[in-house]
Amino acid sequence: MTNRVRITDTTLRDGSHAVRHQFTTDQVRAVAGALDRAGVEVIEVTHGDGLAGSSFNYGFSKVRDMELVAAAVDEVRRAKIAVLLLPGLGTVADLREAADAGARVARVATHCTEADVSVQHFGAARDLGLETVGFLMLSHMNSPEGLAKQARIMTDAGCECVYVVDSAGALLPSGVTDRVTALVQELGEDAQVGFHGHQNLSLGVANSLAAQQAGARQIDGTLRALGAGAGNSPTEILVPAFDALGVETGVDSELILAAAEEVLAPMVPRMPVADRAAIVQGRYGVYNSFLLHAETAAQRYGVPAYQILKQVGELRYVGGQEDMIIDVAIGLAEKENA
Ligand SMILES: CC[C@H](O)CC(=O)C(=O)O
Ligand SMILES: [Mn+2]
Repeated sequence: MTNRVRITDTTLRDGSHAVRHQFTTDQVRAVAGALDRAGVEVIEVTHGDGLAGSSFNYGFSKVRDMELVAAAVDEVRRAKIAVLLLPGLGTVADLREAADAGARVARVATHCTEADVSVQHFGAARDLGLETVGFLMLSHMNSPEGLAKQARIMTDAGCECVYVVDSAGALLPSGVTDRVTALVQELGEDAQVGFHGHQNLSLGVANSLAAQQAGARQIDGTLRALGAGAGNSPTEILVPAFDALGVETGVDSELILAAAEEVLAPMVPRMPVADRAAIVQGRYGVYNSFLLHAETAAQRYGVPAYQILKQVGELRYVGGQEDMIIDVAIGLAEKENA
């Protein structure tokens, strides 16, 4: 087992959900600069829902993706800037524009049973000279064996590292171990395995350590856990936790603590918390990006967000089905008023 993991910080992408996609260029410069100085190797920057996520359905960004990407590229000296793409929302043309703006890593995300929709995007990313990462979202909804088959599809399409993505913060350490182990066995030397955790059950860091022990080589985090739902594994905790385990990250503990405390914290009015709605998401396996959609529907239809999310979990809705949250809220409101 190698004693090193690469940390990818996604404060400026997953964290974008928590600020309703309102990051400014100056904020992106400040965060990217601080992460780069701390030694974080990869920094992801885009709308929370990836390239071209800025839309009526997902919420409009304050600043265009490409301007934010270019600002981050300009600010960093060592780090690679990554972009996320959800096929169907972002296109190959968006990837090309991101590469022109200086992005060096393309992360392509699909639901955990739908890897085949990523094939052309991995091919295009490789043709553009980008490093490639695949995201199998809501990984708790597929078995270790099923997930490994999906990882094989991404790898054969040109993906260099496939992530087990705990989009609902629903996995326990044993579930992470089983899934990462299955992917490592399936992919061997063909691709690395990564892990992206969320904090709904307060297990983001513990799950990341379990992933590394099972053979994951890339781990995601965000400063102060800024991210969808209950937030992500905090980068400034991952670094000292891996250090305590004897695993190198190449990130300076003091500088990453300063980035979280002095740079990120003062710019964010509302940090994600594991409140009732977010914990329900973890327990019922609900996509974290649904939280703000459920809160908006809750206000509009006068029903609690956690009840909407619980039903969404029971119905097993997945990313892309945001509009159905409204149907659930209307149904609950009708029941209450009957
Ligand atoms: C919109 C993409 C999604 O939020 C990716 C991710 O971070 C996750 O599934 O947790
Ligand atoms: Mn996430």
